[in-house]
Amino acid sequence: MSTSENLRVELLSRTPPFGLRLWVVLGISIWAAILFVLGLICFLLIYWRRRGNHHDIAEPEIPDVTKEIAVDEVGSRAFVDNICAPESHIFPVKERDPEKESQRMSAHLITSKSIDDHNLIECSSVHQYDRSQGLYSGDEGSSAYDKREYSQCGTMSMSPRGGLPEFSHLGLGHWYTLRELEHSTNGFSNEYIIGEGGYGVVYHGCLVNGTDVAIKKLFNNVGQAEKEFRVEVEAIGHVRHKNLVRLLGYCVEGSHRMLVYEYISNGNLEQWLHGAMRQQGVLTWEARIKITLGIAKALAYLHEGIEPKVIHRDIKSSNILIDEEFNGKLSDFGLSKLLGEGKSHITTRVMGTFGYVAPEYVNTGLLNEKSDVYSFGVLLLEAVTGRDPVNYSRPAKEVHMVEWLKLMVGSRRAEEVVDPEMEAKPTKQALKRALLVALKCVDPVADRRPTMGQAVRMLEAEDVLSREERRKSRLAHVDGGDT
Ligand SMILES: Nc1ncnc2c1ncn2[C@@H]1O[C@H](COP(=O)(O)OP(=O)(O)OP(=O)(O)O)[C@@H](O)[C@H]1O
Repeated sequence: MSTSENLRVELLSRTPPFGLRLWVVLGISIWAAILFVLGLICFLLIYWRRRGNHHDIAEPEIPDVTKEIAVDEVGSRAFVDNICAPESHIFPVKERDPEKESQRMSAHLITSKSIDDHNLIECSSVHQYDRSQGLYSGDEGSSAYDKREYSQCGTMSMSPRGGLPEFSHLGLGHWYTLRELEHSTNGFSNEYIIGEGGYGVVYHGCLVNGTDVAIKKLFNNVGQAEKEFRVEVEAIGHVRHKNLVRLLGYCVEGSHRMLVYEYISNGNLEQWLHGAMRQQGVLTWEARIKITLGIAKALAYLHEGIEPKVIHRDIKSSNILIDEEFNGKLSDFGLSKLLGEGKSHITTRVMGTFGYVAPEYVNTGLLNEKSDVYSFGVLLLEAVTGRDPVNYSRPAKEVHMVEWLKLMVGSRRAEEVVDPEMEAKPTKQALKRALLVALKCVDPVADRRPTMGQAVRMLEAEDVLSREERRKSRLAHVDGGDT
């Protein structure tokens, strides 16, 4: 018999245990192997995609945002010790509109505390402030807000953490119903609106158990697949730090996507430095350092304390909320990832905000934690100077705060940069330390910037220093001597 005939006979022979012919068994085996390989490839692809989406990623990214980049300008030369270099700066186009922001603030009571004792604001009185009308409770025609309901919630929020719902620990995440949140905001009535940002409208809600919450009602068109949304939100919910605004839970119903946060009752840094909260007093140096140091710690935690690390991407003063003890609390962390890049109006958000964004991000599209460090440096300078990062109403040399500051420090006029509103000026040493940290953070070369952990240590040294100085000056005062 020829070989081919042998093969034919073999293929036609029956095999145990089912008595199938060999060629049938071979066919089935080949198909099964093909299907298995395809299945494995699909599984790996899905797995990698999910892992990639899970958090804000640590590796440098190249977002598709180049079309949104506009204005460019050449930075000027200046130096402080060894931290200055000429550099070109290009900024994206997302600009803050303070007028619009203040219009959005709506009837909302805030009880200020007498905080002089803590040396945190330079003047204060106990009163209730109605943001929509710029009135205090002592003023005529206070607020249209339902005070009875608010005061119930307000009381809860004052108690240290007492009002937070026990079930809100994420891990499982607390899923609020639409009904529950509607009820807490009187049907999302305008009177409960605190403000509006790039992600959506923020409401002040009061849950049935009396807990104050801030509800971020995301714009519908950024609605994600339900499951994906839950996974992302729960990942954000796991991240906990004293200086991060706590995410209590979420609501996903139909096209609705909402995030429920702890309510932070003392405004945000932007309002204290440039907006409505200025009427309550001027933040002291100590308060400014306390707030910014807290934010530095939160960022060090996001960058160095968790895995995978989280890059905030939008550090700015309106994202720094302030509690009754003047702790700074960073909000919106993890949101840029949650809401996804590549969706048209989100792309501006991915880029951060005008004046805070690191030059290399705009130049190269690369983003890593050093971009957050840059924005933090801008924030610190904003706190020291009380100036907006970019203000076109100032003389040309002063429009961009960072460049102006480098010029001032380079020409030994550092003391003139301090917020003129602050009556009690910082000591020379405290000022020098804060400026040094800030200028290191805004170094045009990303690699030369400190990590956030290093920035914290440098600022903490400043904190210890100023406490020691205060102690010395108290002793000198008591002794009447010059220690
Ligand atoms: N947890 C919260 N407690 C109290 N107020 C909050 C809370 N979260 C946000 N707000 C306030 O709601 C308003 C809108 O905040 P949101 O973060 O949406 O916008 P933004 O910071 O102004 O802009 P962007 O979305 O570009 O960051 C701000 O006045 C902010 O201080």
